[in-house]
Amino acid sequence: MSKPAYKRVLLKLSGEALMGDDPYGINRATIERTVADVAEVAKLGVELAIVIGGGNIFRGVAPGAQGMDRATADYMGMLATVMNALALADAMRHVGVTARVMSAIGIEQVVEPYVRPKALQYLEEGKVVVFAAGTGNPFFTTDTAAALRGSEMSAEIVLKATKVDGVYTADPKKDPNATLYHSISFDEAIAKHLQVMDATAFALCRDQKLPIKVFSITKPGALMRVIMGEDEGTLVHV
Ligand SMILES: Nc1ncnc2c1ncn2[C@@H]1O[C@H](COP(=O)(O)OP(=O)(O)O)[C@@H](O)[C@H]1O
Ligand SMILES: O=c1ccn([C@@H]2O[C@H](COP(=O)(O)OP(=O)(O)O)[C@@H](O)[C@H]2O)c(=O)[nH]1
Repeated sequence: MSKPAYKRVLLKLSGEALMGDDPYGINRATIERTVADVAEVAKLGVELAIVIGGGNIFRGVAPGAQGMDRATADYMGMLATVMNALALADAMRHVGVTARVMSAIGIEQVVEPYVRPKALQYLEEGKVVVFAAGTGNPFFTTDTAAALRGSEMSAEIVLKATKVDGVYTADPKKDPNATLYHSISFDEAIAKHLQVMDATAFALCRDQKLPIKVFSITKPGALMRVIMGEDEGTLVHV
């Protein structure tokens, strides 16, 4: 059997990966499907760090957050990622994968704080580390947290699992004529203002020479194909 293309990866899962077709929240069948894919990769021996988003929960409270101070709303968003992280780690436990949740904001009674050497130790022990609360700062995104933690963990690549199957010339949800890139440089993605990831995340990965692979979270087998180094999604490179 062929070997995985990577030893250590940072997987960015959007909150969407837990939501399914529901308007918001966590959908049982969807989280189980996502976790089954993740477990398959972990069982191959690939060291797996995960940054989880919070959009699925935040969407549910967003109407109430209207007119709210931006930083306060962002802290709510970060807390949403903590809930997702707990759900994700628990679902992994059900399929025999040991996961540890680490939070970027102090919430010790619930999850342990992010401590870089400890996270590295967990990875070396074969545990999946789920990074919660993004970067711990308002005005950032979980994509930027993925770039940051990916750099800190010396991951070989950031895998962005999202709603679309790669980076397009324009937002494929708005422009039916948009075409898919097989690969694209960071400079081009930033210059063309491609919105699939925010510019802060792109710039950090570019500076750290940390490539990103953008692929679909809903396409069956896509994560495994990416892990095996097969042709899937879009590579964003230096
Ligand atoms: N050039 C582009 N290529 C691909 N997707 C794009 C592009 N521009 C905008 N998008 C949109 O970006 C979305 C992914 O970004 P985002 O909403 O931040 O995802 P996530 O919630 O997975 O972090 C896609 O659903 C897509 O509609
Ligand atoms: O470092 C961070 C990461 C996230 N957030 C907040 O948390 C929300 C949820 O994260 P994101 O939108 O990136 O989740 P996703 O779209 O991937 O589900 C964001 O809207 C922000 O309000 C933040 O303030 N700082």
